[in-house]
Amino acid sequence: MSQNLAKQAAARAAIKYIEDDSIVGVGTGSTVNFFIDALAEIKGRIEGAVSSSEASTERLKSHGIPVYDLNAVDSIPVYVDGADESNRYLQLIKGGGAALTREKIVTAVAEKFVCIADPSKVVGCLGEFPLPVEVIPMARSHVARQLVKLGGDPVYREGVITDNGNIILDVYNMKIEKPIEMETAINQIVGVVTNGLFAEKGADVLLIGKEDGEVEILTK
Ligand SMILES: O=C[C@H](O)[C@H](O)[C@H](O)COP(=O)(O)O
Repeated sequence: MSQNLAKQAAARAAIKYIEDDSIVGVGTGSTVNFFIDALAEIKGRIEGAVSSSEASTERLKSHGIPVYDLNAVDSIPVYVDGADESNRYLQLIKGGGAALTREKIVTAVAEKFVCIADPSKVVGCLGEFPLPVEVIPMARSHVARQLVKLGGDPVYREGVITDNGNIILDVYNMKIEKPIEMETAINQIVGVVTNGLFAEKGADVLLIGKEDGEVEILTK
């Protein structure tokens, strides 16, 4: 599939940002899976990884890459992760795979966030992709009502429990013209754990892979 060639090109390009003997921050998703496979080829050069999901942890371990608890790590020079959408300012929507909270935590620790994507992820205005919000289960209806007040149409993601034991509301029909303000407003709602806007701290580098193997590099 040509989209997979594009994802793989971006994932492989991220390898040159990895520092020798470092702990690598690793995100989640189909694009990151290509990155984990590429990382396995240079695993002798790194100390190990911190992972943002059980799924990525399993894949890292299957390649023999040591996975550390975030609390046992002093620094993460580079975090590599995909996105569901990116605007030209490298502000992102993430969480299509429900891993947003741990991803945001690792992003907060990392010195540099390298985002890997195929061209379909790049948009003019965030919000075409429904915005994932991780919510404490008992607050589901309350949070949904508040999200409606912010202009969105929240939909409960049936059958999904996050790695943290919570639920996801996907918010449709939001044209997010002020991502930082929206990220902050949603985080103020009691019962919200995290929302999928990575705007206050977005990516530092965006690698857009193309199906012919070329990679466009955008920086802040
Ligand atoms: O929760 C999942 C993550 O935020 C992913 O990085 C995002 O959904 C992109 O995933 P994919 O590379 O599969 O499109």
